[in-house]
Amino acid sequence: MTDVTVTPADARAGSVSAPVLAVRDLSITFPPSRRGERGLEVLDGLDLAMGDGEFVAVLGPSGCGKSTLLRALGGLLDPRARVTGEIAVPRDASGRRATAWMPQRDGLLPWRRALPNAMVGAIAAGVPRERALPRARRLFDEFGLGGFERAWPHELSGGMRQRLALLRTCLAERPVLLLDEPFGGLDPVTRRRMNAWLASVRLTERAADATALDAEEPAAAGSGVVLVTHDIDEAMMLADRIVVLSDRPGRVVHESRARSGDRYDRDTLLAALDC
Ligand SMILES: Nc1ncnc2c1ncn2[C@@H]1O[C@H](COP(=O)(O)OP(=O)(O)OP(=O)(O)O)[C@@H](O)[C@H]1O
Repeated sequence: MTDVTVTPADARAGSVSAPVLAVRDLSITFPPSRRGERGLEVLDGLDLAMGDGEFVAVLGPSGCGKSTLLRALGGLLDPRARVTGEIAVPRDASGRRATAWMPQRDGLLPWRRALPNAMVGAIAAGVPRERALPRARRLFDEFGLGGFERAWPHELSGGMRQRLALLRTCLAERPVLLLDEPFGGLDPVTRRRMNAWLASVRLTERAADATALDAEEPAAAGSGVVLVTHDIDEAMMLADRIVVLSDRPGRVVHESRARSGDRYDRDTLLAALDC
């Protein structure tokens, strides 16, 4: 696999002229678990690109390889996987991937209160405490968690826990956020509320903030969000662009872009999901 930093000259994939992140002809196969079995081909020749400031949703049926794609973007793929094709993600001045990954399960530490739990994201990413702490306090208010800084995780509702997990991801100050079904474990009503909230906090701007904050180590150009989901309404509510994957092995079967004032055509997306 070639893993390179994107430059505008690399722009090729899809309809994005100067992608911040690009995947080209990506195929991923997991090795057989027993002798005599064939390996599991999960992605097959997938192309994907994300423009600067874009929120891209990757929609597809269960098991088509969405999480595998996100892990590959974040450099978190099972090392036994056989990977061909190219993944180009932005990197900071020290060569680290400029991505932060939020898994479906919140992963909050039960023995830490909410604020120290959130700070784990910053500490793990090497963000200085004196910079992360004031930002954390500000984001607690913006994320509707003001006043809960000293709460234990078990004292928070499911929606609050997910917002805290997202806040922790934002504190890592990586300009590309990779979100894996962030509200997948919530009941439908709370999930819808969380989506409305997420649409209102303009997450792509939060990600861009991270680039600005990182100005001493000028990173990677560009920012954005990649969300994987199998919820068509979530994708339509949040994304600037929706990429639909086929059943496994996943490949792109459809792409729709929301232009200002326009809405997505739900029937077209449903038809693509049925392919
Ligand atoms: N480390 C691994 N080793 C072997 N197989 C794996 C590994 N990780 C994932 N798989 C398999 O790859 C396939 C795709 O998994 P993945 O989690 O990427 O799908 P998904 O589209 O995110 O599914 P869902 O929407 O249900 O979360 C599944 O069949 C899964 O069992």
